[in-house]
Amino acid sequence: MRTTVSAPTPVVVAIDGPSGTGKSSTSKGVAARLGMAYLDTGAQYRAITWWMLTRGIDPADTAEVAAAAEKPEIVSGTDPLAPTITVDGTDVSTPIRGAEVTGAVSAVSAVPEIRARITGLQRSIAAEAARSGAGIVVEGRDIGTTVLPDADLKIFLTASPEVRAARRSGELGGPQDAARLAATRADLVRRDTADSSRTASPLARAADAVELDTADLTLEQVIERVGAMIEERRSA
Ligand SMILES: Nc1ncnc2c1ncn2[C@@H]1O[C@H](COP(=O)(O)OP(=O)(O)OP(=O)(O)O)[C@@H](O)[C@H]1O
Ligand SMILES: Nc1ccn([C@H]2C[C@H](O)[C@@H](COP(=O)(O)O)O2)c(=O)n1
Repeated sequence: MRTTVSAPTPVVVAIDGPSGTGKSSTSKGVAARLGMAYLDTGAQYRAITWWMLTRGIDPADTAEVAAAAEKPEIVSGTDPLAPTITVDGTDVSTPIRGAEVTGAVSAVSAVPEIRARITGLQRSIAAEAARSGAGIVVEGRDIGTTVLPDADLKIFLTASPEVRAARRSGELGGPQDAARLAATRADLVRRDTADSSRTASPLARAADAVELDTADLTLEQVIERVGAMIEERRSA
């Protein structure tokens, strides 16, 4: 007797939320567990910001940033166990996490021409993952509202600035004194305010997104809850 194992129904998942809510950790964990692709859209915006900075382009010069929007070649690897990001063939996974890029990325990502270019990349990657595999988990700020409005499942992660700052501060390492925590919190709030108040595709919760406060949940609990929601969509 032959038994055929059918491929899982491809599911496209959008996970949005402010900085430090656990989008990347949750998305990678769920995608790896369910055999899905993973896309870190923040890394794409960080990568194009890195390119601008290394070319001496002022992130505040929106005209020059816009004029260069199509220039860098940005390639994302979607393996949740080993995601990659290259700019013109160079692995930039480390420099894009630095303070200079973190301080400039909100300004660059507010430029409409930058968003149009990166959104096109994101949609192509998601479409390919839906066509050829089990689907994809795409995490960012505007995935459920703008990039993939027809996603099969939309989730918006939240947590208080205090919780998010403690997590980010813990991630950055070093002494966890009150001053450092306050500085980390201030930087998160600065970036979230910029990301949610910009005109072009701001950070926002889609009306049909499931909101999940992660403050009192472990990462494993969040992964389990999100995974269960995806399994429901697969069997629907
Ligand atoms: N539910 C949780 N409980 C405790 N720690 C968590 C939880 N979720 C994530 N973390 C930790 O918080 C830190 C930030 O998580 P992560 O990078 O996934 O957040 P993010 O929303 O993607 O942030 P950003 O948008 O700035 O990239 C990491 O050290 C991660 O391990
Ligand atoms: N879909 C997205 C993802 C990210 N951004 C911008 C805004 C963020 O502050 C920045 C870095 O993202 P992170 O690495 O912290 O997830 O990139 C955006 O505008 N849209």
